[in-house]
Amino acid sequence: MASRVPKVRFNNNLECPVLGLGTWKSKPGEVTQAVKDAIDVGYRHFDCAYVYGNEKEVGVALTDKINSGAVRREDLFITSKLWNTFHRPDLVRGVLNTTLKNLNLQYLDLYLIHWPQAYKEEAGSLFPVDANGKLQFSNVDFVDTWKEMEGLVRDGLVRSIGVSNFNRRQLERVLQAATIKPVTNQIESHPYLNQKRLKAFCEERGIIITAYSPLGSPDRPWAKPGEPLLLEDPKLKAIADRIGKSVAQVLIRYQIDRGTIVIPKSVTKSRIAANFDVFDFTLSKEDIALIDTFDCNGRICPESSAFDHPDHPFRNDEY
Ligand SMILES: NC(=O)C1=CN([C@@H]2O[C@H](COP(=O)(O)OP(=O)(O)OC[C@H]3O[C@@H](n4cnc5c(N)ncnc54)[C@H](OP(=O)(O)O)[C@@H]3O)[C@@H](O)[C@H]2O)C=CC1
Ligand SMILES: O=C1CO[C@H](CO)[C@@H](O)[C@@H]1O
Repeated sequence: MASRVPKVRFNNNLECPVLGLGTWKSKPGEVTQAVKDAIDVGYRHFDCAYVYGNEKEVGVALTDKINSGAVRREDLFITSKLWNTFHRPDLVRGVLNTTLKNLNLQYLDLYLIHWPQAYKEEAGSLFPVDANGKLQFSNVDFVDTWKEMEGLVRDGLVRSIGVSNFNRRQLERVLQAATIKPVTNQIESHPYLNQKRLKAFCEERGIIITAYSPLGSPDRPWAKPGEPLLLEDPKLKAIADRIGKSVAQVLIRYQIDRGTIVIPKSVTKSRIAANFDVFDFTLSKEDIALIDTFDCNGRICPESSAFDHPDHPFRNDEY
């Protein structure tokens, strides 16, 4: 079954659909149907992670759709991410194999280092804490992790590799050491945090941005009552009304029209379809420039429990 989703070309010449389905917080009991619904309306790109705890249930949907002939494996683009407790080079391959087994795949299209900072390994927890509840860190250097990621490409286990939540300085270190360049840096991006400088830095080096939490992640577990809701922003609503689209569609199109990949999450059939229905319009240059002015350094995914880790990406550097 053909899909009308456009693709971008990575620096390794492989292609990636510009719009994918996010799966963080998608409950195991909901995500199988969500992925099937998404494939039915044309999604081919799925953003997963070991830490999301639902890769098996995503895999059930992928297997079902491949076996029924609705889609071929080679038409899908599947991303997963190496969690922070597995940065030590000798642990990378094992956890990738678990992800592949969970997703029931022979290879991933893209594997990302989820965060630059490493957490204590082999503590039996993805967020290992001491007796006082303090997150336990590891000092594995992400450059050593990157070297191991390169081996996964050479061995055909993953087609492309990239990073997530890396700042400019951290990317520079990876680029200096890399024999395989990251294809993408997956970072939080939406009108309240448009990441203009990091985006320009990455693009100058052939690294495409993937925008996470593009709708403002209203279901993030740490959301507090009274915090501004991007999806209800009156200025965005005015633009959406003027062009006859929803705010969510404007937020998704904002990313695509700036040349980024975008991965909105939903488990609701009608929203999964509506979020994909964005290929019959574009935003004008003027509207993009106007939305750019809404930036207010409004980060919503700070991973704050690791803030005192020396490799935490948002503690010292401007971008
Ligand atoms: N690399 C990283 O560190 C991170 C990666 N990510 C990735 O990015 C994805 C997207 O980000 P995420 O933080 O989940 O948040 P999003 O910005 O995608 O927002 C998801 C929320 O918006 C709701 N929603 C979806 N579509 C609509 C719509 N059309 N109208 C109204 N509400 C809507 C969803 O509800 P419902 O599901 O109930 O329909 C859900 O509550 C993640 O799922 C994950 O894959 C996210 C954070 C960090
Ligand atoms: O992808 C993500 C979603 O949630 C995780 C748990 O806090 C984050 O660390 C991560 O950025």
